[in-house]
Amino acid sequence: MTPRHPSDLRRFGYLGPRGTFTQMALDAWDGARHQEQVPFGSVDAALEALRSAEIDAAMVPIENSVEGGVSATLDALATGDPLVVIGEVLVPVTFVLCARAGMPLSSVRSVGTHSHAWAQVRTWMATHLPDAVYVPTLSTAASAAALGQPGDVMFDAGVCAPVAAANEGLEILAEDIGDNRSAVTRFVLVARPGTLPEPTGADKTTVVLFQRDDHAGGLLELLEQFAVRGVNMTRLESRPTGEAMGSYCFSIDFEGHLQDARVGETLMGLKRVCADVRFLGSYPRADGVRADARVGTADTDFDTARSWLEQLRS
Ligand SMILES: O=C(O)C(=O)Cc1ccccc1
Repeated sequence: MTPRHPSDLRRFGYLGPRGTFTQMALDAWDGARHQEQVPFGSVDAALEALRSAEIDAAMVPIENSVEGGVSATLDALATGDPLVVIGEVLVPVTFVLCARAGMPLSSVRSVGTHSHAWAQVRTWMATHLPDAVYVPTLSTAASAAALGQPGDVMFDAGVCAPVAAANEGLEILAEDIGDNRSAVTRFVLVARPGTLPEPTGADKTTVVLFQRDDHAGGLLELLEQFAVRGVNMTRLESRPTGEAMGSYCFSIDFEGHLQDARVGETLMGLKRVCADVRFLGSYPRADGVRADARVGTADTDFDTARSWLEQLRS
């Protein structure tokens, strides 16, 4: 049975292993407390398990305040069987450099971590380990887990959350090595369609837009749909569709809920001018910021205009 309400969710998947920033996001999600938590090796694996109903929801990283969008998540949500975002969590990220006991900083020749973490410690690395080779891992905690197991590892040190290093009993070679102390990562809780959180007045909606054809002003035509209805966008990214060189879709977050009149009107406008509009959910904003409806764009303004038109037609 497909869960209908966010509180019906029982099995929560996440980008693991334990100790990832994604697990911290799941721990911060009230509805996941005391429920089953299942780690997956990659975002794709977690979302596939969700599609095949092995789990009820999956927490995955989507965006970082320093490094931008997480392509693996954006692409997995833009294609394949539909999924919807039902919530978001913001997690401040702090990185440590850790290694097995007895490895001094001066002997570190290679460092394993998630690509988003590597991008956020670049300046520290350039200063303290300028010759270190980067080895990508599927998550930050995966680098700590590899170092925590006996046997050969592809790298001398890992970059992860302090808790991941502690879980594996690793030594900390350097603390707080992020280039930007106020870096925040945004995670989304994803479910199968059929689960739609109630509007709260402080909501966001996510869509992916596929253009009908490539023409001058094509992107402007999409953006106008938001502008004329007073809908504020909070993220806009172009992603290659993979079909041909230069073929892009647009992944967009904007303020408001599917049930808000101005959001409904915007979606109808987009449906008219796009080849395809993929609705990826409406959900409460993690920061609780309420959207200010510009003059003429409140639900009542749309209702009044519709009744006026109906009256003219009758
Ligand atoms: O690898 C992790 O711990 C994750 O949860 C993904 C990630 C990586 C780097 C910054 C934020 C999230």
